[in-house]
Amino acid sequence: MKAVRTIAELREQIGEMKAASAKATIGLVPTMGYLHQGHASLIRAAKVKTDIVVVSIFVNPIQFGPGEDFETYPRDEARDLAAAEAAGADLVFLPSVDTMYPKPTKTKIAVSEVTSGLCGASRPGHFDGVTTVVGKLFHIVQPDYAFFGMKDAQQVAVIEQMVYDLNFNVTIVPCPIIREEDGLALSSRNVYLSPEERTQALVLSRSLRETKEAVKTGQIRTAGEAKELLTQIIGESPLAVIDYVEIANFPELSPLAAETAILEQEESVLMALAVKFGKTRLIDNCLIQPKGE
Ligand SMILES: Nc1ncnc2c1ncn2[C@@H]1O[C@H](COP(=O)(O)OP(=O)(O)OP(=O)(O)O)[C@@H](O)[C@H]1O
Ligand SMILES: CC(C)(CO)[C@@H](O)C(=O)[O-]
Ligand code: BAL
Repeated sequence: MKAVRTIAELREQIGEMKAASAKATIGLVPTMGYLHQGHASLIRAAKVKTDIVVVSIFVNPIQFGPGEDFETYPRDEARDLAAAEAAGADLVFLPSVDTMYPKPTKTKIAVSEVTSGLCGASRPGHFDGVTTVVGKLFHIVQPDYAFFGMKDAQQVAVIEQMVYDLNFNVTIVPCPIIREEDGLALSSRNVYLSPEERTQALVLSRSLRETKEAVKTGQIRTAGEAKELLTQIIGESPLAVIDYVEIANFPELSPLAAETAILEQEESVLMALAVKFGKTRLIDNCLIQPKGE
Protein backbone atom coordinates (compact mmCIF):
# COMPACT_ATOMS: atom_id res chain seq x y z
CA MET A 1 0.00 0.00 0.00
CA LYS A 2 1.24 3.50 -0.84
CA ALA A 3 0.34 6.71 0.98
CA VAL A 4 0.45 10.00 -0.93
CA ARG A 5 -0.28 13.59 0.02
CA THR A 6 -0.40 15.54 -3.23
CA ILE A 7 -2.73 15.38 -6.23
CA ALA A 8 0.27 15.00 -8.58
CA GLU A 9 1.60 11.99 -6.64
CA LEU A 10 -1.85 10.41 -6.54
CA ARG A 11 -2.33 10.80 -10.30
CA GLU A 12 1.16 9.40 -10.90
CA GLN A 13 0.49 6.32 -8.76
CA ILE A 14 -2.88 5.67 -10.40
CA GLY A 15 -1.25 6.21 -13.82
CA GLU A 16 1.40 3.57 -13.03
CA MET A 17 -1.20 1.07 -11.82
CA LYS A 18 -3.34 1.67 -14.89
CA ALA A 19 -0.26 1.31 -17.15
CA ALA A 20 0.32 -2.15 -15.63
CA SER A 21 -3.30 -3.09 -16.37
CA ALA A 22 -5.34 -0.72 -18.52
CA LYS A 23 -8.61 -2.47 -17.68
CA ALA A 24 -8.08 -2.20 -13.91
CA THR A 25 -11.11 -0.61 -12.24
CA ILE A 26 -10.76 1.99 -9.49
CA GLY A 27 -12.81 2.00 -6.27
CA LEU A 28 -12.81 5.12 -4.07
CA VAL A 29 -13.66 5.13 -0.36
CA PRO A 30 -13.87 8.75 0.85
CA THR A 31 -13.45 9.16 4.63
CA MET A 32 -12.57 11.71 7.27
CA GLY A 33 -10.23 9.25 8.97
CA TYR A 34 -10.10 7.86 12.51
CA LEU A 35 -10.99 4.61 10.80
CA HIS A 36 -13.19 1.97 12.41
CA GLN A 37 -14.84 -1.25 11.27
CA GLY A 38 -17.53 0.74 9.40
CA HIS A 39 -14.81 2.23 7.18
CA ALA A 40 -13.07 -1.16 6.95
CA SER A 41 -16.30 -2.70 5.62
CA LEU A 42 -16.37 -0.10 2.82
CA ILE A 43 -12.72 -0.79 1.96
CA ARG A 44 -13.39 -4.54 1.90
CA ALA A 45 -16.45 -4.03 -0.33
CA ALA A 46 -14.27 -1.94 -2.67
CA LYS A 47 -11.61 -4.67 -2.69
CA VAL A 48 -14.20 -7.26 -3.74
CA LYS A 49 -15.64 -5.10 -6.54
CA THR A 50 -12.65 -3.22 -7.94
CA ASP A 51 -8.96 -3.74 -8.78
CA ILE A 52 -7.39 -0.59 -7.33
CA VAL A 53 -8.76 0.61 -3.98
CA VAL A 54 -8.12 4.26 -3.14
CA VAL A 55 -9.01 5.52 0.36
CA SER A 56 -9.07 9.26 0.97
CA ILE A 57 -8.60 10.63 4.48
CA PHE A 58 -9.47 14.30 4.72
CA VAL A 59 -11.29 16.24 7.41
CA ASN A 60 -13.02 18.65 5.07
CA PRO A 61 -13.30 22.08 6.71
CA ILE A 62 -16.02 23.39 4.39
CA GLN A 63 -18.59 20.83 5.53
CA PHE A 64 -18.34 21.95 9.18
CA GLY A 65 -20.43 24.87 10.40
CA PRO A 66 -19.32 27.54 12.88
CA GLY A 67 -19.24 26.02 16.37
CA GLU A 68 -18.99 22.45 15.04
CA ASP A 69 -16.08 20.12 15.79
CA PHE A 70 -13.67 20.65 12.85
CA GLU A 71 -10.75 21.50 15.16
CA THR A 72 -11.35 18.68 17.62
CA TYR A 73 -12.41 15.99 15.11
CA PRO A 74 -10.38 12.87 16.09
CA ARG A 75 -7.27 12.24 13.98
CA ASP A 76 -4.72 9.38 14.08
CA GLU A 77 -2.80 9.01 10.86
CA ALA A 78 -0.52 6.11 11.86
CA ARG A 79 -3.42 3.99 13.08
CA ASP A 80 -5.47 4.88 9.98
CA LEU A 81 -2.71 3.78 7.61
CA ALA A 82 -2.45 0.40 9.37
CA ALA A 83 -6.25 -0.03 9.35
CA ALA A 84 -6.54 0.92 5.65
CA GLU A 85 -3.79 -1.53 4.72
CA ALA A 86 -5.31 -4.34 6.81
CA ALA A 87 -8.69 -3.82 5.10
CA GLY A 88 -7.11 -4.01 1.63
CA ALA A 89 -6.42 -0.43 0.45
CA ASP A 90 -3.86 -0.03 -2.36
CA LEU A 91 -3.47 3.71 -2.15
CA VAL A 92 -4.26 6.19 0.62
CA PHE A 93 -4.66 9.87 -0.23
CA LEU A 94 -4.01 12.19 2.73
CA PRO A 95 -4.18 15.73 1.36
CA SER A 96 -3.67 18.79 3.54
CA VAL A 97 -6.28 21.56 3.61
CA ASP A 98 -3.86 23.59 1.48
CA THR A 99 -3.70 20.83 -1.13
CA MET A 100 -7.47 20.60 -1.45
CA TYR A 101 -8.11 24.33 -1.06
CA PRO A 102 -4.94 26.30 -1.98
CA LYS A 103 -7.27 29.31 -2.08
CA PRO A 104 -10.79 29.50 -0.64
CA THR A 105 -13.02 27.80 -3.21
CA LYS A 106 -15.22 30.12 -5.25
CA THR A 107 -17.03 27.14 -6.78
CA LYS A 108 -19.40 24.91 -4.86
CA ILE A 109 -21.68 22.08 -5.85
CA ALA A 110 -25.14 22.50 -4.30
CA VAL A 111 -27.83 19.83 -4.56
CA SER A 112 -31.34 21.12 -3.80
CA GLU A 113 -34.43 19.44 -2.29
CA VAL A 114 -32.71 16.22 -1.09
CA THR A 115 -30.62 18.48 1.16
CA SER A 116 -33.48 20.53 2.60
CA GLY A 117 -34.48 18.30 5.55
CA LEU A 118 -32.80 16.08 8.14
CA CYS A 119 -29.08 16.93 8.54
CA GLY A 120 -29.37 19.54 5.78
CA ALA A 121 -31.82 21.51 7.94
CA SER A 122 -29.80 21.28 11.15
CA ARG A 123 -26.38 21.78 9.50
CA PRO A 124 -26.85 24.61 6.97
CA GLY A 125 -24.24 24.46 4.20
CA HIS A 126 -23.01 21.03 5.30
CA PHE A 127 -24.03 19.17 2.15
CA ASP A 128 -22.62 21.86 -0.16
CA GLY A 129 -19.29 21.17 1.55
CA VAL A 130 -19.74 17.41 1.14
CA THR A 131 -20.75 17.50 -2.54
CA THR A 132 -17.99 19.99 -3.36
CA VAL A 133 -15.24 17.87 -1.82
CA VAL A 134 -16.66 14.59 -3.16
CA GLY A 135 -16.94 16.18 -6.63
CA LYS A 136 -13.28 17.24 -6.35
CA LEU A 137 -12.26 13.74 -5.23
CA PHE A 138 -14.18 12.20 -8.13
CA HIS A 139 -12.33 14.46 -10.58
CA ILE A 140 -8.95 13.79 -8.96
CA VAL A 141 -9.28 9.99 -8.61
CA GLN A 142 -11.70 9.25 -11.50
CA PRO A 143 -13.10 6.15 -9.81
CA ASP A 144 -15.36 3.63 -11.51
CA TYR A 145 -17.10 2.93 -8.20
CA ALA A 146 -17.35 4.92 -4.95
CA PHE A 147 -18.40 3.38 -1.65
CA PHE A 148 -20.48 5.17 0.99
CA GLY A 149 -22.06 3.97 4.24
CA MET A 150 -25.81 3.99 4.76
CA LYS A 151 -25.17 5.36 8.26
CA ASP A 152 -25.11 8.67 6.38
CA ALA A 153 -28.24 7.78 4.35
CA GLN A 154 -28.92 11.38 3.35
CA GLN A 155 -25.32 11.73 2.13
CA VAL A 156 -25.85 8.68 -0.12
CA ALA A 157 -29.05 10.20 -1.55
CA VAL A 158 -27.38 13.59 -2.09
CA ILE A 159 -24.31 12.13 -3.81
CA GLU A 160 -26.46 9.88 -6.02
CA GLN A 161 -28.39 13.01 -7.06
CA MET A 162 -25.16 14.91 -7.81
CA VAL A 163 -23.79 12.02 -9.89
CA TYR A 164 -27.07 11.81 -11.82
CA ASP A 165 -27.46 15.54 -12.41
CA LEU A 166 -23.82 16.24 -13.32
CA ASN A 167 -23.12 13.02 -15.28
CA PHE A 168 -20.21 11.88 -13.15
CA ASN A 169 -18.94 8.63 -14.66
CA VAL A 170 -19.02 6.71 -11.37
CA THR A 171 -21.34 4.16 -9.79
CA ILE A 172 -22.22 4.78 -6.15
CA VAL A 173 -22.24 1.66 -3.98
CA PRO A 174 -24.21 2.09 -0.72
CA CYS A 175 -22.93 -0.19 2.06
CA PRO A 176 -24.81 -1.41 5.17
CA ILE A 177 -24.44 0.17 8.62
CA ILE A 178 -21.90 -1.63 10.82
CA ARG A 179 -22.83 -1.71 14.51
CA GLU A 180 -21.22 -2.64 17.83
CA GLU A 181 -22.57 -5.89 19.25
CA ASP A 182 -24.92 -3.92 21.50
CA GLY A 183 -26.39 -2.03 18.52
CA LEU A 184 -24.57 1.33 18.58
CA ALA A 185 -23.69 2.37 15.01
CA LEU A 186 -19.93 2.77 14.65
CA SER A 187 -18.89 6.40 14.27
CA SER A 188 -15.61 8.25 14.71
CA ARG A 189 -17.50 10.60 17.02
CA ASN A 190 -18.33 7.77 19.48
CA VAL A 191 -14.94 8.46 21.14
CA TYR A 192 -16.34 11.74 22.45
CA LEU A 193 -18.94 9.90 24.59
CA SER A 194 -18.52 9.50 28.35
CA PRO A 195 -19.29 5.97 29.65
CA GLU A 196 -22.74 7.15 30.79
CA GLU A 197 -23.47 8.83 27.42
CA ARG A 198 -22.22 5.70 25.60
CA THR A 199 -24.73 3.56 27.56
CA GLN A 200 -27.59 5.98 26.96
CA ALA A 201 -26.74 6.28 23.25
CA LEU A 202 -28.01 2.71 22.81
CA VAL A 203 -31.47 4.25 22.79
CA LEU A 204 -30.91 5.26 19.14
CA SER A 205 -30.61 1.76 17.70
CA ARG A 206 -33.17 0.40 20.17
CA SER A 207 -35.78 3.00 19.18
CA LEU A 208 -35.27 2.21 15.48
CA ARG A 209 -35.38 -1.55 16.05
CA GLU A 210 -38.50 -1.48 18.24
CA THR A 211 -40.35 0.98 15.98
CA LYS A 212 -39.55 -1.01 12.84
CA GLU A 213 -40.83 -4.14 14.59
CA ALA A 214 -44.01 -2.33 15.66
CA VAL A 215 -44.60 -1.25 12.04
CA LYS A 216 -43.95 -4.73 10.67
CA THR A 217 -46.24 -6.45 13.18
CA GLY A 218 -49.02 -3.92 12.58
CA GLN A 219 -48.95 -2.48 16.12
CA ILE A 220 -48.52 0.92 14.49
CA ARG A 221 -49.33 1.97 10.93
CA THR A 222 -48.61 5.58 10.17
CA ALA A 223 -45.59 7.88 9.95
CA GLY A 224 -47.06 9.98 12.77
CA GLU A 225 -47.31 6.97 15.06
CA ALA A 226 -43.77 5.88 14.19
CA LYS A 227 -42.42 9.35 14.95
CA GLU A 228 -44.27 9.39 18.26
CA LEU A 229 -42.92 5.96 19.28
CA LEU A 230 -39.33 6.87 18.29
CA THR A 231 -39.58 10.12 20.26
CA GLN A 232 -41.05 8.34 23.28
CA ILE A 233 -38.33 5.66 23.37
CA ILE A 234 -35.52 8.20 22.93
CA GLY A 235 -37.11 10.22 25.74
CA GLU A 236 -36.44 7.31 28.12
CA SER A 237 -32.76 8.40 28.08
CA PRO A 238 -32.43 11.50 30.27
CA LEU A 239 -29.22 12.63 28.50
CA ALA A 240 -30.69 12.45 24.98
CA VAL A 241 -31.54 15.78 23.33
CA ILE A 242 -33.34 15.25 20.01
CA ASP A 243 -32.14 17.26 17.02
CA TYR A 244 -34.59 15.54 14.66
CA VAL A 245 -36.71 12.43 14.29
CA GLU A 246 -37.93 12.10 10.71
CA ILE A 247 -39.81 9.65 8.53
CA ALA A 248 -39.22 10.23 4.82
CA ASN A 249 -39.34 8.39 1.54
CA PHE A 250 -35.95 7.24 0.22
CA PRO A 251 -34.06 8.42 -1.78
CA GLU A 252 -36.17 11.57 -2.38
CA LEU A 253 -36.29 12.32 1.35
CA SER A 254 -39.66 14.08 1.32
CA PRO A 255 -41.09 13.80 4.86
CA LEU A 256 -44.17 11.55 5.03
CA ALA A 257 -47.35 13.23 6.28
CA ALA A 258 -48.41 12.00 9.73
CA GLU A 259 -51.38 10.00 8.44
CA THR A 260 -49.37 8.15 5.73
CA ALA A 261 -49.36 4.36 6.11
CA ILE A 262 -45.70 3.30 6.07
CA LEU A 263 -46.13 -0.18 4.63
CA GLU A 264 -48.38 1.06 1.83
CA GLN A 265 -45.58 3.11 0.24
CA GLU A 266 -44.23 2.06 -3.16
CA GLU A 267 -40.70 3.15 -2.16
CA SER A 268 -38.45 2.48 0.81
CA VAL A 269 -39.18 4.55 3.90
CA LEU A 270 -36.31 5.98 5.95
CA MET A 271 -36.60 6.48 9.70
CA ALA A 272 -33.75 8.84 10.59
CA LEU A 273 -32.55 10.33 13.86
CA ALA A 274 -30.03 12.89 15.04
CA VAL A 275 -29.64 13.09 18.81
CA LYS A 276 -27.16 14.92 21.03
CA PHE A 277 -25.57 13.41 24.12
CA GLY A 278 -23.72 16.25 25.79
CA LYS A 279 -21.71 17.89 23.01
CA THR A 280 -21.78 14.79 20.79
CA ARG A 281 -24.29 14.67 17.97
CA LEU A 282 -25.00 11.13 16.75
CA ILE A 283 -27.04 9.99 13.76
CA ASP A 284 -28.67 6.65 13.01
CA ASN A 285 -31.37 5.37 10.70
CA CYS A 286 -33.09 2.35 9.26
CA LEU A 287 -34.91 1.64 6.04
CA ILE A 288 -38.26 -0.09 5.80
CA GLN A 289 -38.69 -1.72 2.41
CA PRO A 290 -42.00 -1.33 0.57
CA LYS A 291 -44.68 -3.77 1.82
CA GLY A 292 -42.29 -4.90 4.59
CA GLU A 293 -39.00 -6.79 4.19
N1 LIG B 1 -21.04 2.41 11.14
C1 LIG B 1 -20.82 2.56 9.84
N2 LIG B 1 -21.20 1.60 8.97
C2 LIG B 1 -21.00 1.77 7.62
N3 LIG B 1 -20.42 2.86 7.09
C3 LIG B 1 -20.04 3.82 7.91
C4 LIG B 1 -20.21 3.74 9.33
N4 LIG B 1 -19.73 4.86 9.90
C5 LIG B 1 -19.27 5.63 8.88
N5 LIG B 1 -19.45 5.02 7.70
C6 LIG B 1 -19.16 5.56 6.36
O1 LIG B 1 -17.79 5.85 6.25
C7 LIG B 1 -17.64 6.93 5.34
C8 LIG B 1 -16.78 7.97 5.97
O2 LIG B 1 -17.46 8.49 7.10
P1 LIG B 1 -16.78 9.32 8.24
O3 LIG B 1 -15.30 9.29 8.05
O4 LIG B 1 -17.47 10.61 8.41
O5 LIG B 1 -17.04 8.38 9.50
P2 LIG B 1 -18.05 8.50 10.64
O6 LIG B 1 -17.76 7.44 11.61
O7 LIG B 1 -19.41 8.61 10.01
O8 LIG B 1 -17.69 9.79 11.34
P3 LIG B 1 -18.63 10.78 12.03
O9 LIG B 1 -18.15 10.77 13.42
O10 LIG B 1 -18.34 11.99 11.23
O11 LIG B 1 -20.05 10.33 11.94
C9 LIG B 1 -19.05 7.45 5.03
O12 LIG B 1 -19.47 6.91 3.79
C10 LIG B 1 -19.85 6.87 6.17
O13 LIG B 1 -21.21 6.68 5.84
C1 LIG C 1 -17.91 11.77 2.27
C2 LIG C 1 -16.99 12.57 3.17
C3 LIG C 1 -15.65 11.88 3.28
C4 LIG C 1 -16.75 13.93 2.53
O1 LIG C 1 -15.90 14.71 3.32
C5 LIG C 1 -17.63 12.76 4.57
O2 LIG C 1 -18.80 13.49 4.49
C6 LIG C 1 -17.82 11.48 5.32
O3 LIG C 1 -16.84 11.06 5.92
O4 LIG C 1 -18.92 10.89 5.30
N1 BAL D 1 -20.01 11.35 8.00
C1 BAL D 1 -20.49 12.72 7.96
C2 BAL D 1 -19.42 13.70 8.04
C3 BAL D 1 -19.74 14.83 8.96
O1 BAL D 1 -20.42 14.62 9.97
O2 BAL D 1 -19.32 15.96 8.68
